Amino acid sequence: MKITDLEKKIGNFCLQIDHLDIEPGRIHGIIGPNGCGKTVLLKILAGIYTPDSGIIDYEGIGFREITMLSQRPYLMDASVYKNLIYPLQIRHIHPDENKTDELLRKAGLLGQKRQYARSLSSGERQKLSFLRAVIFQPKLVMIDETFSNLDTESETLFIEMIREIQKKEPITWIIVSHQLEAVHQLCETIHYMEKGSVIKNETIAGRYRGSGQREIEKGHTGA
Ligand SMILES: Nc1ncnc2c1ncn2[C@@H]1O[C@H](COP(=O)(O)OP(=O)(O)OP(=O)(O)O)[C@@H](O)[C@H]1O
Repeated sequence: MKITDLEKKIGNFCLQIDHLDIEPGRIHGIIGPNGCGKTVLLKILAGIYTPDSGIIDYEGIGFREITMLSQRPYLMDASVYKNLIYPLQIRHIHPDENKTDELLRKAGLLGQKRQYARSLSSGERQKLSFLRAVIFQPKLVMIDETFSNLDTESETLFIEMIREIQKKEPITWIIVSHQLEAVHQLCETIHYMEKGSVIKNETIAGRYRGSGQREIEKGHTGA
């Protein structure tokens, strides 16, 4: 995905990204201080906000193949299971209950399968929203601070699940997080933002493909 000359003004805030390359099939992290525009950028990429100007080339990814997890996940007033299979239902895909049970078991939610989603804790809600996001095999998943309420064990579990997905059939991930350790553990490219712009990109070359060597590209963004 290629972003060129993107601009969005909201009140006194201005997002201005001259150039950002989101290489497909990789795990990207976005790091930056509070209020620097990380969520605004994700919302633009998800089609929730319309930019004032700029070009976003999704390189073949359709809007129905994009999913965004927000800090406070929206869940339907229905059971955990119904929430989980909803993305499949709207795409007319019949859920394989063995597979869905396996996902719930991995996330420690199998015991709550028939409970109302509203009865879940905030961390459990985040886990359910993650499972629901990956169940329909999207091409782009954007995660906005979804790891913030997870305990260490759950965070590790999600890192492992993301790695497993990448090993089988790599998709593109954009992960916004203040959990710097998790971002550094997981991401292949890290984009640093400040005051509405991307100021630096850091790539760990071949992280899941061999060398693990770190390269820093400065000035690549034109910032
Ligand atoms: N709907 C809105 N109305 C007014 N201002 C907004 C709106 N959405 C975002 N902003 C402003 O845009 C700026 C960037 O917000 P954004 O949520 O993208 O920051 P962030 O980098 O995600 O921060 P954090 O790390 O705190 O989540 C902030 O100053 C925020 O107040």
